[in-house]
Amino acid sequence: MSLSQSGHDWAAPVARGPVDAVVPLPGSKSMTNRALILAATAAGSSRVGRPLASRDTRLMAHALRALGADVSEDERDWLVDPGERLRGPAEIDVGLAGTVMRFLPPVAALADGDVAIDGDPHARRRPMGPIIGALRALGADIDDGGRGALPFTVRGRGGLRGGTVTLDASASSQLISGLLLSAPRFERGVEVRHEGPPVPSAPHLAMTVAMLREAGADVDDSEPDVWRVAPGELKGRDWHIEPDLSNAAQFLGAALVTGGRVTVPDWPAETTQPGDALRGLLAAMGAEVSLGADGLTVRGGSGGLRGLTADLRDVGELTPVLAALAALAEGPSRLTGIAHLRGHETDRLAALVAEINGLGGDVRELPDGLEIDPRPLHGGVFHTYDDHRMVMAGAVLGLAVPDVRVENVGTVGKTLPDFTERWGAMLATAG
Ligand SMILES: O=C(O)C1=C[C@@H](OP(=O)(O)O)[C@@H](O)[C@H](O)C1
Ligand SMILES: C=C(OP(=O)(O)O)C(=O)O
Repeated sequence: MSLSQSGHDWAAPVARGPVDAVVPLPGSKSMTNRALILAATAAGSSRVGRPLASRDTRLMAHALRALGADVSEDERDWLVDPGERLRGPAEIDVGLAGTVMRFLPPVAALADGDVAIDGDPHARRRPMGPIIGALRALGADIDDGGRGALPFTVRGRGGLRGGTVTLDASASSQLISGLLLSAPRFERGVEVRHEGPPVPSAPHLAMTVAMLREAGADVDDSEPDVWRVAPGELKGRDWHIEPDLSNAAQFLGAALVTGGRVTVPDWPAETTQPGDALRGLLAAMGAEVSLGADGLTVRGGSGGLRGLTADLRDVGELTPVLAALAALAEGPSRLTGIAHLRGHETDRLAALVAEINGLGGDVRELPDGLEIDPRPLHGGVFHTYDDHRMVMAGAVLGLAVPDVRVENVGTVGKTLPDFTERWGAMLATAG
């Protein structure tokens, strides 16, 4: 089955007035793919409740099936039976999914047989060297042709020794999460030590630790930049997947751009998702934000749309949409702490500079971020570089700028397959 993406250009609709919408969102990509890994390596079967069904999560389900797990879908939930043992040989397609390319290789090392792993063309350029090196240090046999990148073959031997390993995870928190998620199955568990510039995406590491603990793992994260996971059996369990709060960014942002109101129901009161930071970030951009029984409601403030100065290291995946909002704001913005975005689906700093400036904007690349001065924008093609969040950024610009054409809109299916329908439904409330 091919889960590759292709798509057509999409005329991003201009908002005819203030939106006034309730926008329910599907499950979190990050939680779904963690739950799938933990379920496939557990001792019993699990139910993943209200998962995200998108390219990234289906790629994970396919990969785990290829290693011998049974992943089936009922109407609302996914059911995972780990099967007798993890087995190769297998060929795994990671697409462009960071969570699959970093979380799956440690599972492959537990399988008995060769597991060949590859992905989309750009996946071969995403940082993988530190996790390949770490897995080798923990006892894995990996043939990567000396590239330190995809494609490579994990020559699984049915188990992994584990132990202590030091790596530089400043390029991606997923390099650590991947090692931790499978570590209960390593003979000696793992002690992962980070050395280097700060690890980005701290909430995603907290999510990894929290979900491991929920599955019954013994995890010690009390020392900065050190994570210890003891060997032990994981429980099969029912996972409840929260709505994807990062995917709320563009919908909530539309309330700000149009001076309207958007509510995302089922917003968790407490969460490890980085998208929760939208509450503070959108408030800093002028929104009125309230969290209540109905969900999270964002209203475009009477003060308009303000520029944003923020360190986004912890919440880097919010950058494309925040940059689009910043390009429409009344004052300048400075977004920092996000050098690692150069290793995301595309070099997001370069892509945002090229595409917003292509519409007449003034965005400048910093060593670790972006400076954005609002300018009057005009229509044109907004290229998306196989990056779902570039589609979302283009849609936000299109709310206020006529004739923005978002190229290859289908690439948004990485995390939100029915994005254009949801966007249209929200805009239908704008009169
Ligand atoms: O672990 C995860 O689920 C993720 C971690 C982050 O990766 P980086 O640390 O590479 O930014 C984030 O950007 C990505 O969308 C999802
Ligand atoms: C960086 C992202 O994805 P990935 O999981 O592929 O790293 C993202 O969703 O913004």
